[in-house]
Amino acid sequence: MSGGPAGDSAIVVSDLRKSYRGRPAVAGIDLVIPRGEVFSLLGPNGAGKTTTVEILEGHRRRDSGDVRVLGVDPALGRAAWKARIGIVLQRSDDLTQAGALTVRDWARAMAACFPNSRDPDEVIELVGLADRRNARAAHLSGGQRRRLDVALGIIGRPELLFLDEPTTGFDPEARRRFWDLIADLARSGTTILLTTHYLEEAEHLADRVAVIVDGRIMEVGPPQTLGGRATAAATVRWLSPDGPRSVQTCTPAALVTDLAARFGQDVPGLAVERPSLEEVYLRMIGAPA
Ligand SMILES: Nc1ncnc2c1ncn2[C@@H]1O[C@H](COP(=O)(O)OP(=O)(O)OP(=O)(O)O)[C@@H](O)[C@H]1O
Repeated sequence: MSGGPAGDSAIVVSDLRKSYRGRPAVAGIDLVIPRGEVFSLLGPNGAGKTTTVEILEGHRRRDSGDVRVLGVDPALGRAAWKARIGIVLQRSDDLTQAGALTVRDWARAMAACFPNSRDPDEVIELVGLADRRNARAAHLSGGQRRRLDVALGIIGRPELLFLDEPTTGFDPEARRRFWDLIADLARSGTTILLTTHYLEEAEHLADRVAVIVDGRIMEVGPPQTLGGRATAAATVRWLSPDGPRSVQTCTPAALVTDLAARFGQDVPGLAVERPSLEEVYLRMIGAPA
């Protein structure tokens, strides 16, 4: 999923700053996201994620810093640039809630706005709304409405897709389905900037994540290695004849080899655990353990 030469970036941000009434919300962010990458912004409420994303989408003015999205300054982006971008906003208490338009009406109307759009019925099917295609958008459940938001965001075949907390309100099956859809889009070359509070979602989907706290990036890296996860001390657990045992070690492979020799067969109840993404994330944002 990741890749692209340095000169082929979807997003380049340098020293981005934005304050509200003198209070910094974004306090100097640098970011380079290559084309084709799935990149996730993580951070507590009020960290500055939405402000950053809305500046990148061209929906909010920045105070200072350089920003290029698909090679264009979003503050100056015209219709042709906007047509290359898909947006699923965090809140959608919006247009689709008014009037009598159905799911299919919305999909068709949105498809007509783009030069190379997807087939509306195919997209409705993709997001799992086929059996609700004739329902009024205003009558959908919260999770179904979110799926419609996603459908409208991808219908124009965007090169770059912004997803701000896309799976809020999804049931587990719908979330898995959505993850498959995102993985497919990424495989076909779509760059995706995902904001989420679900760490499992970021771990499943993102090539890299950035943790933002107080408008600053604390760390950027693959979710598997963030916060030194991959090399942190591991906890090895197993069932000994005397009961459950657990040992913390920096060399778990040696301990497992030793255990295997001792048991002379499969080690019962064997598990090797490194810190989870949630654990390193909570440490990074300074949350109490
Ligand atoms: N329009 C606005 N006017 C004044 N302050 C704002 C405005 N929008 C955001 N803020 C403030 O800027 C800070 C960053 O907000 P932002 O919405 O970017 O955070 P976030 O990381 O997206 O949070 P969440 O996870 O809750 O969506 C917060 O302190 C917020 O109160």
